[in-house]
Amino acid sequence: MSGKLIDGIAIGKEIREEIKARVSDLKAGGCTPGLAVILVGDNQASRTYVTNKEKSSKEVGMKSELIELPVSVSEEELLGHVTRLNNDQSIHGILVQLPLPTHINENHVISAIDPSKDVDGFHPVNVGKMIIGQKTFLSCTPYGIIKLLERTNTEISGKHAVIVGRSNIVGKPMGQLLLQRDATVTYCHSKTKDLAEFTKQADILIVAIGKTKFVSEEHIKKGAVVIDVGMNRDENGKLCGDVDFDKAREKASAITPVPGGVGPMTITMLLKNTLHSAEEAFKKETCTKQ
Ligand SMILES: Nc1nc2c(c(=O)[nH]1)N[C@@H](CN(C=O)c1ccc(C(=O)N[C@@H](CCC(=O)O)C(=O)O)cc1)CN2
Ligand SMILES: [Mg+2]
Repeated sequence: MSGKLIDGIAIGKEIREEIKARVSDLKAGGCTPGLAVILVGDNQASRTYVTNKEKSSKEVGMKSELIELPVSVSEEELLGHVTRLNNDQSIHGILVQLPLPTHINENHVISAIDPSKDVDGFHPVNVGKMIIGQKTFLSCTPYGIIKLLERTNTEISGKHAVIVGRSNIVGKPMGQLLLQRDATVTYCHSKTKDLAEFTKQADILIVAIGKTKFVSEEHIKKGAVVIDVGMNRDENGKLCGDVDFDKAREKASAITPVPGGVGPMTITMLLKNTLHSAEEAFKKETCTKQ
């Protein structure tokens, strides 16, 4: 058996077309959704993601503002930019690309973003709302994974979902979103003993641990849906996930590739959150004429 490929590029494209149509409607009403992205320092991977975010937001018709700050920027100066963007009515989404240099406290910066513009869904207020099931911005990677599952008609209710990884931006929110959809959720992490004992029970296995080929066929139940969030470089510098794709595919009923699985959905859901924020501003008549 060879599991079906879950194509994040194709599914992301479908959703982006829907977003583009809704942006066009908003613009016809005089409101242009605006996304501001703050990039600190010269981390090459971060720069690539930020460039893709800018390009993708423009492709769906949004306004995009990139604020590039040197690695030496002080926390105070960075917070000043956040405050300015909080007060700018032409900006509906603000994101600060992570990771930040170590002299800056990420929690201070995330908490300074107006929760109504926090299109990453990282602000503690939005995380809290997400956990109690209130409408809010959902963290883009887990939200994208939910969309991948929905659009491939993967049943979630009553299924056992096992998450490998407990980061604040992927693992933790992922489990909550699956729980809300009535999955039975198990969290595993780097200190879990006998990992395979847990992962072999998974109907849906989500791996976000940041280690190349950490999960292979012995961890997977036949017929499981496998979602690989990892983005690592192998010994030849080739991008690869946390799952040994070829071996895992033999056991899985469906699996995401790396690249081309979860990654493209992260940016798609950022656009969806920004659109939603602009639609809310339009309803409140606070979206300025462009
Ligand atoms: N403020 C944020 N910072 C970070 C986030 C985030 O959601 N918000 N997530 C990651 C990085 N990230 C977006 O920022 C991101 C990572 C990967 C991709 C992606 O499309 N990956 C492609 C492969 C790209 C390549 O070839 O290098 C794929 O998987 O197909 C998009 C976004 C950490 N920081
Ligand atoms: Mg991917």
